[in-house]
Amino acid sequence: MWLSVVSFFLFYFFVQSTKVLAQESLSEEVITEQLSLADNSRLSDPKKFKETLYRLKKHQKFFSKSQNDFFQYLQGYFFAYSGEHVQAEKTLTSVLPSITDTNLKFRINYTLVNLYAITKNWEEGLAFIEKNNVLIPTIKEQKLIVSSLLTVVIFYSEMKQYELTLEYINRLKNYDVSLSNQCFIERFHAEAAYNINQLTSDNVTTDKALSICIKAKNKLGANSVRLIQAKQLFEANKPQQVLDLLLPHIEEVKSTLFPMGIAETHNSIAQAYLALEMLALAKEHADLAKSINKNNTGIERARATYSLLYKIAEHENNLELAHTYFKVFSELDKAYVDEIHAKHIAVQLAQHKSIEQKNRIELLNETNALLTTEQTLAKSKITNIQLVIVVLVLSLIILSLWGIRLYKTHQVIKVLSEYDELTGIYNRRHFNHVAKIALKYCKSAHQELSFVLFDLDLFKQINDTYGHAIGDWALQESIKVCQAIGRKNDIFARLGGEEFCLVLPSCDINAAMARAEACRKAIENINTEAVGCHFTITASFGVTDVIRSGFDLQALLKDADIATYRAKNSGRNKVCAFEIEAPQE
Ligand SMILES: Nc1nc2c(ncn2[C@@H]2O[C@H](COP(=O)(O)OP(=O)(O)OP(=O)(O)O)[C@@H](O)[C@H]2O)c(=O)[nH]1
Repeated sequence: MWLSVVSFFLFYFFVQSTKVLAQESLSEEVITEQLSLADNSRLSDPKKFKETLYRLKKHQKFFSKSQNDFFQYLQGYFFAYSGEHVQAEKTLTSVLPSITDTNLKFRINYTLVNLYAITKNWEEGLAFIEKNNVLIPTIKEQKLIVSSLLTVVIFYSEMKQYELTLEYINRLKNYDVSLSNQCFIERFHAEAAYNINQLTSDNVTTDKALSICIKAKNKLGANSVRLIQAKQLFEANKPQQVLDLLLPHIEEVKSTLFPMGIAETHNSIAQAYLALEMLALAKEHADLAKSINKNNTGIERARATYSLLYKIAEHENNLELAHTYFKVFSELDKAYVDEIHAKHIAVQLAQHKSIEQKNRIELLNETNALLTTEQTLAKSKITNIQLVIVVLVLSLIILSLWGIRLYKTHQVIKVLSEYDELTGIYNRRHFNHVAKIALKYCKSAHQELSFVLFDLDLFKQINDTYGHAIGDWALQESIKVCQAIGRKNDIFARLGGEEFCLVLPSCDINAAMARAEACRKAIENINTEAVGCHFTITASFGVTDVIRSGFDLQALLKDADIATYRAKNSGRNKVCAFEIEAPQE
């Protein structure tokens, strides 16, 4: 949920303890003492931490190897804290290979996990989590283990891997943690449980988290928990209660100076006012969120703000403004979906790597066994050539089997990175690739090509009323019925959320309109009784072709999107063609 929380966590780490030396000395003991004081002042007094580092640097040539390693760690940490991410990564990774002190290695690893969460380098972060998992049994200091596990909790929460977040929260239960850390743990627990639908409506989990955070005087943590409670209240259709929950704390939230938390609070308040049709107040809070979002509060938050802004403008009948906001929203929505895919693919790749490593170890074990057999044969002077041939053939078979296994694993990864997991059609990334190939081919072969873009109508209501599982079923069913009336060589992709695109090579606008109309009817006729519900699924379609929009992928998508928006605006469940505006006389 909050990229922000990572930076806050980092900040929190920097806010505890100590005094810095008044005098400078070159003796080994004093250097060790200064290093340890710098380490302690990291959290309580960043300014002194910086000064001590600066002073120590002047004496670097007198450092022993282990003192120098520790100094490098502190410097890397300082770069990370100051936002110099590239320098931080360079410093920390360059010192790692030569370190023999396991505790220090462990600390550097989880500092890197933290850094990779901030820089969204998911693959590297996962690799370092794995490294620390291997080291944990050798670490005696519980404090270090707690810090590492907390970092992983935040990392997985950022990746939206909520089951893994909960797994690490459970591991933390074996350790003594401070009240402030308890607030972190309970807040992430509530968030993960909410996201995998494990929060009960009796508020036990969120109330517990809230009271711990209040006790720990952690305003940021308390506000995060209230935002989760607000989401639950929205789901129960209680916007007035959302206002009652959030408005009394708005000044407290602002006093945290934490842009992400403030923007998200304004979003929730604006959403509540919108639901109560109090448009002026909704607009005031959405505009506040919009201005705070300029501080780079993340795609997810900005996307929510623009979704609110276009809906407010729509309610105010200001269609031109609604359209402008909708365009920004749809761009952010696409970026958001891409971000989710990137996280998803990083997890898949990490799993793939661990399978591959396991395969390699198995092969080595098998090859070792064969070599031992060969040696035994030589020692006992059994020179039976047939046996050697058998051994060689066996090696070949094992190598081939391993090759096949590796090939299959690669195939699985290929499918995962090209297809949308839920609907089985192309994902946006792969769509861009194949659509460009189709456009190139049709252009050189002077063939027509049409784009049909469609977006399920009021899909949020379906989710809100019948739950996410039925929402997923509706998405899958809609794709199934459209595929049933399609041709084999049409390109069909999920562009994000409930937005889909059909690319129809060799199809003119009339054929594409007919195809869109057939899909529209097929979706409308889906029988929802099959899943024990009673509602109608509809979608709005926008169609364009290369004659109207040219052979440029972005232009085709943009024009089809404009036509879809027109279909939405003219009452939904419609098919509209993109119309080129007549030149002004
Ligand atoms: N169940 C489910 N919901 C999804 C998925 N992807 C996106 N959504 C939801 O789709 C909804 C889209 O809602 P909105 O963008 O408000 O659009 P809408 O409700 O369809 O309204 P209109 O566009 O005006 O027809 C959001 O609530 C998303 O959470 C998914 O994979 N599964």
